[in-house]
Amino acid sequence: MAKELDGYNFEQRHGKSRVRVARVWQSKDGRHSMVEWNINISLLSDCLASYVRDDNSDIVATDTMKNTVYAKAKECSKELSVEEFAILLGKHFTSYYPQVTSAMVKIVEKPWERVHIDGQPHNHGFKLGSEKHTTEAIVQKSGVLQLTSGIEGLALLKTTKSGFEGFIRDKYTALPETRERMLATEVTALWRYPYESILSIPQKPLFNERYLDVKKVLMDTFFGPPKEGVYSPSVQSTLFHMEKAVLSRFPDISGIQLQMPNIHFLPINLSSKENGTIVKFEDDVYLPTDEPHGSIQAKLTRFWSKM
Ligand SMILES: O=c1[nH]c(=O)c2[nH]c(=O)[nH]c2[nH]1
Repeated sequence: MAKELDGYNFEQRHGKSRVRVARVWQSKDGRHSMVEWNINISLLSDCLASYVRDDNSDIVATDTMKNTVYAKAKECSKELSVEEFAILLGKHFTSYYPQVTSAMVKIVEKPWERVHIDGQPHNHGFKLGSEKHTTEAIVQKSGVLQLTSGIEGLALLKTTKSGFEGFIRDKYTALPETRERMLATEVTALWRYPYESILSIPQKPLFNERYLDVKKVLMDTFFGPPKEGVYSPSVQSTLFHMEKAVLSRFPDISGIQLQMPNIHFLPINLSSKENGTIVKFEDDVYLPTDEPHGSIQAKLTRFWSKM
């Protein structure tokens, strides 16, 4: 939304970042559920005067945005997903303020999971898991919607059934070809839902279920069956199969993007002049590293998708 200003193009937006909120719901039978969210709000709004004429009369204060998060969390009497809350906030900002034309709301959910004690789900006890459920809703005043969800920090590793062969060899190449290596990554996934308007969101959206389904399909494809696994000829190939599995399984996902760093575990071979071989690598002792790492990413979308 660039505006011409003094012979230049000018674009602006403002919002509040890292608004943290936790919400607890208590049911009559004494069972509590809870979420913890980290929220980023960014508004496209007509407040040019604040930039050029020192006139703040059209500004929604970012402090007000923060308070709105707490007020809306309070109003949510039933447990809801990050997607639903992001859409709810986006709808609010674009419908409540004439100046606001578009709202971008990103949420990262902290992975609190109910604990089990003696095999029983605890009524009010939670522990922190690892990977995070994310979302981004972009809501326009007209009701036009762009909705993506994602996973952050899904760390996966397999100790075999991975190799890398046949790549370009030149005078700088030192990497040996192999059909036996460790494969480790930390998946960041982002997928797009096909709903193009807030009116087309299903009555009972199952975003949390879909998040778990997508995670399962990604992991099943990465690892293969429990006994024999599945051979990965490259991170690239595995990534592509993971994306394709998600799109073929879920018609309500229009595109998916994966980022999969190749986190290297280096073979350890040690020898010295006086002792000869100290440690000979036999697919057993590795040096775990986190940098440098390979970085592989790709996006797979249906032909009609706008992702
Ligand atoms: O799966 C891989 N893909 C690469 O592109 C690559 N490059 C590299 O050095 N090792 C690997 N492994």
